[in-house]
Amino acid sequence: MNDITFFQRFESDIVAGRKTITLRDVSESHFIPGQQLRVGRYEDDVYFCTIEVVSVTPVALEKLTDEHARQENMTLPELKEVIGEIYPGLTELYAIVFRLLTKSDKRVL
Ligand SMILES: CC(=O)Nc1ccn([C@H]2C[C@H](O)[C@@H](CO)O2)c(=O)n1
Repeated sequence: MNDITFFQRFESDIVAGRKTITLRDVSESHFIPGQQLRVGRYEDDVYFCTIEVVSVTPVALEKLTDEHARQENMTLPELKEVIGEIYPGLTELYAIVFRLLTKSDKRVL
């Protein structure tokens, strides 16, 4: 059973450590710093890594910065486009900062 999913197209960035945040809606704002989460692919729920939650912080869409985009391994316009596709019309988000603990069965930290 996985605790959080990501679209498959983000898997390689996550396991390479290039993507270290995710922006989610209120339904996924309940994670707690220090919590370890099994991560699966949204499309098939196949587990691919475990992450540790570093922080969960509310952020308005209009307050997103180049730093958020860098942590997503995107440009700010790309990030806003992705968010608009996933969460149309949503303006209140939660930035979940995480670090990679293991990928599949291999410990990385
Ligand atoms: C079900 C669901 O919402 N899944 C999501 C939501 C977001 N992401 C990624 C896409 C972007 O990189 C950030 C910002 O939303 O988080 C995702 O992979 N899967």
